[in-house]
Amino acid sequence: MAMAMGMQVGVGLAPPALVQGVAAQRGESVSSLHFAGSSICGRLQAAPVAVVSVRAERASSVQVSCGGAAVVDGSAVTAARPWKTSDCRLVLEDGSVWRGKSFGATGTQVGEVVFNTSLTGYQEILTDPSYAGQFVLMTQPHIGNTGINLDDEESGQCFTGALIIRSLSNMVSNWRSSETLPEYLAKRNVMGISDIDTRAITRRLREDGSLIGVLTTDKSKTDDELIEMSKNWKIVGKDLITDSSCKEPYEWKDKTGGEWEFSTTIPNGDAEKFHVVAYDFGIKQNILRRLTSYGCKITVVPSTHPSSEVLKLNPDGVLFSNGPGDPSAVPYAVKSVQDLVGKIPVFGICMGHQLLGQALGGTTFKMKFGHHGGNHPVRHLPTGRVEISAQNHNYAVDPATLPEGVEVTHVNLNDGTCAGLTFPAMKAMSIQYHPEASPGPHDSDQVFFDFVEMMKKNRTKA
Ligand SMILES: NC(=O)CC[C@H](N)C(=O)O
Repeated sequence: MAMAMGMQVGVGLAPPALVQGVAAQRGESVSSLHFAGSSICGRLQAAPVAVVSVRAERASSVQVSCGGAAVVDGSAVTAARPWKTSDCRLVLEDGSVWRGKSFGATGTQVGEVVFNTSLTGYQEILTDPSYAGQFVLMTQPHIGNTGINLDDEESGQCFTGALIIRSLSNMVSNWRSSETLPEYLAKRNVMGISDIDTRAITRRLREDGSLIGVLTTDKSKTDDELIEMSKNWKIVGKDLITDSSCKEPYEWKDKTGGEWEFSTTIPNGDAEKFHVVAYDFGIKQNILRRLTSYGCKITVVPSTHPSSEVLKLNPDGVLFSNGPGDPSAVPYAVKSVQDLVGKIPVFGICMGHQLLGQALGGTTFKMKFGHHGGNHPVRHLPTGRVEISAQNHNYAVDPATLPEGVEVTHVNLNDGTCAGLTFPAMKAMSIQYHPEASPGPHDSDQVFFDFVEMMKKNRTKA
């Protein structure tokens, strides 16, 4: 349904009312009418002034938008102007220039452009610290329709460098929404560009690999200057985790909220508690919520926290979190993993998995365009079970470089890359993707249970 096109009338569930919307745009057409949970889609003839009158059984509110000039209960409200022409450029290091419309913040930003195939969850993506230094292009063409709510943030800020989309929704419709995507991005100083050919850019990224891009609303800069700027910026070799990590240790206590809990293997309230120290390399909060739901008491520590201090806490296990950028650029983090592995059960997620791979003597490499989305099939080799997983990474561990005793547990079925490891002798396990989802499917939640089982087994032995 083309919600952003033409004139739309939406009627919510409510007592009887006569709903009247007036739209005055020559050439606009009514594309859909919704009321009492059903919708009538049709095309009314364009007229200089269109008057829509709906007698709804249970309606009290109406939103009428005419190509972006919104009228609510007859009074005009501000909305994006569809007639705004392009005022923003995305310039890629391959020399291509893409013109579109800006939303959110204005200015000039540089970052690595990656495409994400998730259908929903733009807010979790924007606040995932693993995206620091990157521009996220959403392949789902229609973005912004569920607005923004404060519960779905994965960290305290937006880390994504910029958001690249095909079509920005003119209307927000979600019971939890408290503001629109453009308002939110403007406040968080994140640039967005819409109305560009995201399919063409995605094909280019798939063929040529991830590209550095510059996004600007600054008219004074020439295309050539921007191309030069993109060519001179590098993401490889940069430590991006130091700025994404917390600065001081803290305790985490929140579980997944009761109404959202989906697992059937969650222990009851009397279950044994396990103390986990979580290294924050840019941690997503849903990892902490899932571990807490599984009965863990968590101390989160900064990326530079000395491993000797972690050992003094005598935890049951250590988590190495996800995080942005190149794992080879943070040797100090690899060293912390090395110090701890073999001494206590450890679990690495995404960046944590790559750091574990390096700590065990393996190497990591940069993939052509990485994995970013909520639809990546992964096979769990010991059982043959296939999980649809949420992924977000540009680097991978080369399993051929790992020492004897390390087993590959999970494989990405799209390209055969290593998606999970275990080293039973060292009480170590890791996953290249995001078992906490947010956004994405919950198929891989089992690994949190497996980590708890590993800690339980180790406690019994001790
Ligand atoms: N999600 C993550 O932890 C990302 C890991 C790493 N920064 C990569 O891009 O591969």
